[in-house]
Amino acid sequence: MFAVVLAGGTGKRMGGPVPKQLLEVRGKPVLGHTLEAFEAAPEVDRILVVMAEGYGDQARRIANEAGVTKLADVIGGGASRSDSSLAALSWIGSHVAPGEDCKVLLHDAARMLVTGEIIAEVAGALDECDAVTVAVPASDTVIEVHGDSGMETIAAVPDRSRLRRVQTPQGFRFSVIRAAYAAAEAEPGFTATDDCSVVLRFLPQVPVRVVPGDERNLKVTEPTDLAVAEALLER
Ligand SMILES: Nc1ccn([C@@H]2O[C@H](COP(=O)(O)OP(=O)(O)OP(=O)(O)O)[C@@H](O)[C@H]2O)c(=O)n1
Ligand SMILES: C[C@](O)(CO)[C@H](O)COP(=O)(O)O
Repeated sequence: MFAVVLAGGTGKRMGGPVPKQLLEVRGKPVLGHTLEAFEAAPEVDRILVVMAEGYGDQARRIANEAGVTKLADVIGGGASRSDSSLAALSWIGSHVAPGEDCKVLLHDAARMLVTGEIIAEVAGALDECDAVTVAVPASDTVIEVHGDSGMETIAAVPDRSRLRRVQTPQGFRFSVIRAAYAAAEAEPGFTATDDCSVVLRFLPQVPVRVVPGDERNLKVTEPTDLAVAEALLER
């Protein structure tokens, strides 16, 4: 099983001079925390890091300092998260034997508090299905809006009991996620904010399993999230 750690973003919402995956939380970079989780997971054989352009050497150094022994490679990311996923899938495709399949986990480097239990849950589900996501129940009421920013009005209030907030890792049989992305490439303009959406859209016959996530598995996105991650680590 490959674990792909997506660290190709530049952290616009976080701000600051370096990508957020390089910021330190309790003395260790966000990326280092994330890599440690996958290094410790017995289900994961190899780890592929997709890093923001120009920071590859730093990613290797962080992996080294985190004691990562499973590092397969550090490759450059793309313009969007999906482009970075695609780069990882191309790399894996050129490193597995023709006709061979494997399992792939795609994970946000920014979810630095991912637990061994979550990784095991996703890996276990992949024994029974070809695509799986982690999600937690929505605790707020979620609305869909229409209209322009500042003049928005509510278009719909979906039934909250059926709403979930998606986390990563998302797990796939490699042949399935590769086929989904190949189809997506043929449709210019298609965008997705996660990888399961690509399967849902282009391989609708493939059920995407949902397994429980954890509120602690937050995505470090805004400066406040760093403080929350720090507080959670202190516990
Ligand atoms: N081109 C991109 C964009 C994002 N990511 C990764 O996908 C994860 C989730 O993305 P996000 O939280 O949006 O990170 P950024 O793109 O860095 O943040 P922002 O959207 O605020 O610029 C992050 O670990 C990020 O590094 C990536 O690999 N390649
Ligand atoms: C994949 C994801 O973490 C699921 O919640 C999320 O969609 C990533 O979004 P981002 O805008 O790339 O942070």
